[in-house]
Amino acid sequence: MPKVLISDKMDPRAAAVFKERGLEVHEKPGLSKEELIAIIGDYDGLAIRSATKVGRDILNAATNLKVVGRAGIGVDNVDIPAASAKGVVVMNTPFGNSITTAEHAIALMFALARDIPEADRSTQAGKWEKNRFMGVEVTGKTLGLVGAGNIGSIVAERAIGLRMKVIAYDPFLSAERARDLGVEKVTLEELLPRADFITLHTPLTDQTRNILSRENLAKTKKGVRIINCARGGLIDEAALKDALDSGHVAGAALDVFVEEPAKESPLFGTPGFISTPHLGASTSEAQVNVAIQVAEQMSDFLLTGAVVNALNMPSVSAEDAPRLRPYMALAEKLGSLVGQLAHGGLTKINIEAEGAAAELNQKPITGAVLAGLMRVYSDTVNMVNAPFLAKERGLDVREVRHDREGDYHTLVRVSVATEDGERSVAGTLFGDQNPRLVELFGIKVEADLAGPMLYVVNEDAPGFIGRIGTALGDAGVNIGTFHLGRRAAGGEAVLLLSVDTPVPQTTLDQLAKLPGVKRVKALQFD
Ligand SMILES: NC(=O)c1ccc[n+]([C@@H]2O[C@H](COP(=O)([O-])OP(=O)(O)OC[C@H]3O[C@@H](n4cnc5c(N)ncnc54)[C@H](O)[C@@H]3O)[C@@H](O)[C@H]2O)c1
Ligand SMILES: O=C(O)[C@H](O)COP(=O)(O)O
Repeated sequence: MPKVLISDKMDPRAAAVFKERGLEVHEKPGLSKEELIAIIGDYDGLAIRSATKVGRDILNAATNLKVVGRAGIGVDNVDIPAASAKGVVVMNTPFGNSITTAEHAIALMFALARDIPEADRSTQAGKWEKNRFMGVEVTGKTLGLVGAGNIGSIVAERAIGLRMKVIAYDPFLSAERARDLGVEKVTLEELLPRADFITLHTPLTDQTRNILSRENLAKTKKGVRIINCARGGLIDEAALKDALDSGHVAGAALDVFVEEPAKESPLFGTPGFISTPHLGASTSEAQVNVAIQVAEQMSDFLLTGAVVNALNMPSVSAEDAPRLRPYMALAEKLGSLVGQLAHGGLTKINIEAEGAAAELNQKPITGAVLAGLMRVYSDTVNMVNAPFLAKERGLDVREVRHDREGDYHTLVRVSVATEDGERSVAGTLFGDQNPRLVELFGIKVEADLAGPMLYVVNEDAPGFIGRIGTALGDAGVNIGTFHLGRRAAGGEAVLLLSVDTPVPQTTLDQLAKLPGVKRVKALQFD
């Protein structure tokens, strides 16, 4: 039974879903890094929010880990390249808390417009300073949206409902989407001087880090009010402090900080500054949404192989997972065969799907071929890290679909460019379930690729099969199945034998010396 650790404070419905699905679940929020390293090796899944930092050190200790599930959106607390290299799927819940976070941005905009936190403090201190607080209306004002993805779009809709004019800077926002949203698409240079309020809704990347830099803050309209419910690091905090002190920026509301938890900051206590402790996603509705969703996604993956909302792997729907499973087994065997038979120096690989196979999502099939191929070099390779490793090694991977059926109703063909020219193997599924090799380097054979096997290429000649049988018999190796194919009578022939025990090296050397033998190779399949 797969085991899951919940290492951050999460709605109890996450644990309930894991249990209902038959998984063993342990809830241990607030572990130190050392404590997490000590126990992570026991778990197949790790469910987190933003507090747990899943870095290389945690991943190195996570010897059984298959999936990290983020109950929320931002995954900057997970080292995704390191997870991919270890073959760990990273998934998030990209929509579960979007409305809640958009509402928090709107709440902070109103809090800034009417100075509500300071007015509250003053009133509760018994001061009744009615003349001190003079706010501004949002109606008719321009809201500058930086980032118009899921949350930015919801903020835009709400702001338009408040009769604001919304301008948006997002390099990936199409003109059509901008029109549908009712926003004006602008450049950052245009947005900065025009906006009365600026709200940030981008991830933190090399391009967005310090997007409100000292220089850009200076370009904003005097009296601008700024909201950040996205990620710390989008604003230069020291420059913001100076801009608030000088009065150029009238107000700023931060939910997120460069350093979190933000226990101290030069911004604290600055007039016009308000803050919340990363509460963007903190409503009961959003937390129930993301908890249930992450637990369902992780359970589906661990129990059925279905992949949804993964950041480092193609999606496989729960409906497709059972259909794809036998194809992945076939693809892995074909990849392994090619990997074991290649003389090294692979530069190109073509993965073709024909007939029924062409109707399926090809990415998982490609991942499985590459995993089989690369496992020959490293036994830590799986479907998740294989495409990354292939890219790292400069392997040119191509996928081709043929809707037409050939001799088989479904076929997967793997072709590689080797030092000896292009070589291809192909396989089908018997009864839609059982993987079978049907073609080996242009020669028709029919074989089950399983356990220890022996591969021999020779000149087709009488008496050869007898000599092979005798050599194996002398070595005490029992033959299970025997598959033979040839290009033409007297031409090149291929022998593929399944054997009960691996063939000893001395016997392989002896076979290689038999007249007419061109190549002998021991193979091993799972
Ligand atoms: N405060 C919180 O508790 C909280 C809660 C949820 C999400 N978030 C954060 O909010 C942010 C937005 O989340 P989302 O779900 O809308 O993400 P999203 O991926 O749907 O949208 C992000 C948008 O940013 C745009 N973008 C990327 N690079 C840009 C650039 N250089 N300039 C301008 N725009 C750029 C993208 O095109 C995209 O449209 C994320 O950082 C997420 O982690 C914070
Ligand atoms: O990216 C997110 O989903 C938010 O930052 C929420 O983070 P949290 O789960 O720690 O509240």
